[in-house]
Amino acid sequence: MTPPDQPSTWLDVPADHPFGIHTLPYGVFSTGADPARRVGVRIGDLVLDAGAVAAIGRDAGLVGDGPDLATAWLTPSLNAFLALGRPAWTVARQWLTEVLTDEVHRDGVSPHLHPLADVVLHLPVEVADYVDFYASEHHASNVGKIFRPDNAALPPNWKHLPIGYHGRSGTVVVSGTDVVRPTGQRKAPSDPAPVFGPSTRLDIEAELGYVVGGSTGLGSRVSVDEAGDHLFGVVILNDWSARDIQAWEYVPLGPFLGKSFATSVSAWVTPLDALSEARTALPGQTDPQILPYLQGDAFGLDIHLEVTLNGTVVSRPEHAAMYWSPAQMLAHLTVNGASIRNGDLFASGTISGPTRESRGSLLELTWNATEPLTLDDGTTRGFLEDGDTVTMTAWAPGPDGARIGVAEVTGTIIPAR
Ligand SMILES: O=C(O)/C=C/C(=O)CC(=O)CC(=O)O
Ligand SMILES: [Ca+2]
Ligand SMILES: [Mg+2]
Repeated sequence: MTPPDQPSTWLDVPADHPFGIHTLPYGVFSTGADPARRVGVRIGDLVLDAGAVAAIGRDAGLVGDGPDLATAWLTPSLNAFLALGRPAWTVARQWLTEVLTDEVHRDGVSPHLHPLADVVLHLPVEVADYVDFYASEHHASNVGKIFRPDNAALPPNWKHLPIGYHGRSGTVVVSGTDVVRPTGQRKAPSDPAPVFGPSTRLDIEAELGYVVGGSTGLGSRVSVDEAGDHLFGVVILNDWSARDIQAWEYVPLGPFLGKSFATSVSAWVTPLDALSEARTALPGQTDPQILPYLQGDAFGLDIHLEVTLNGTVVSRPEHAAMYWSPAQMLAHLTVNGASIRNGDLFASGTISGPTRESRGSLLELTWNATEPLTLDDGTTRGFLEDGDTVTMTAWAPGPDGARIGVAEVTGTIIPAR
């Protein structure tokens, strides 16, 4: 057998494939022959029916004291697996690595591999609670300058706590889902009264979403150092935003209908265990000093995103530049004793860097449509038009120069109803 730190799969997967043996993301799929939704693991351009393989050992009585992965995986979402918690996630990843690297498993596993092109991918998680943070200093400063030009770019609390708002979990959709242009109220400062109609300032926000498991009870907290026990993995998240609806409705309670109509996520969740090489220091939280409950092993993640609009690359945001880390966000989310549920999802907030090329929203890239973008087909954009397709991809450094993929999230705008 290959040494566990240098596994190589018996499958024919190129070494530079972003979904090679070091990634092993989890999703939910079905096939024409078997429409039951169940958990799959991506390897290269194949999908492993993980529960079907785990059931072979379970039904032969070979599971012993280990977690019953087959039962958790033969369900229509990742939630049952998320409920098993960190020790089971570790066992599962070791088991998957074993069955995909040791030749002895080839005959048993091969019948349960499906070409990616032949499966239907579904929302991987039944999203419990959804929170969106605001953790990029560059994004928060840019939006502050655009929306609140008479105030300081950052609000006074920004460097003391990771600001967030509760979003709408029921409208989180899987990559590939069309997005209907939202309708609502808007009122520009010069308008005498609000008007009603389809949004004319439809935007994107390039974010990472963090998927949570290992539920806790009311009154308990998750510290920064304990956060890794609950952070299962990451997706790319597009927080579609109607800037005109948002600008009129958000004072004083924050984003509401301008962001609740659709939030798109990757079909595959890349486990945190695949991102150990991507752990990095935070860019700096010394001025001001942060309170003790936000201190600890608050690792950043070096993940590189790319945003395309109708095939033209419009931005390359860098997650390593985020001021607040996911562990700090989870600590803050629970510091008041709020419980967490299996399937909770929280997002980084828009990932923007210091340069124009690394801004994660059109609002910033076009400075509220005053500096339109020119696409490769010669057309220009301030905000999104009907028929536009936005695709976000991401990767992180892995062992031995491998790339760890975070699966794409894509969506196309269709006209308002
Ligand atoms: O600054 C504001 O008023 C609004 C900010 C946002 O729209 C961003 C939001 O959803 C949080 C984020 O993505 O960073
Ligand atoms: Ca957002
Ligand atoms: Mg949203």
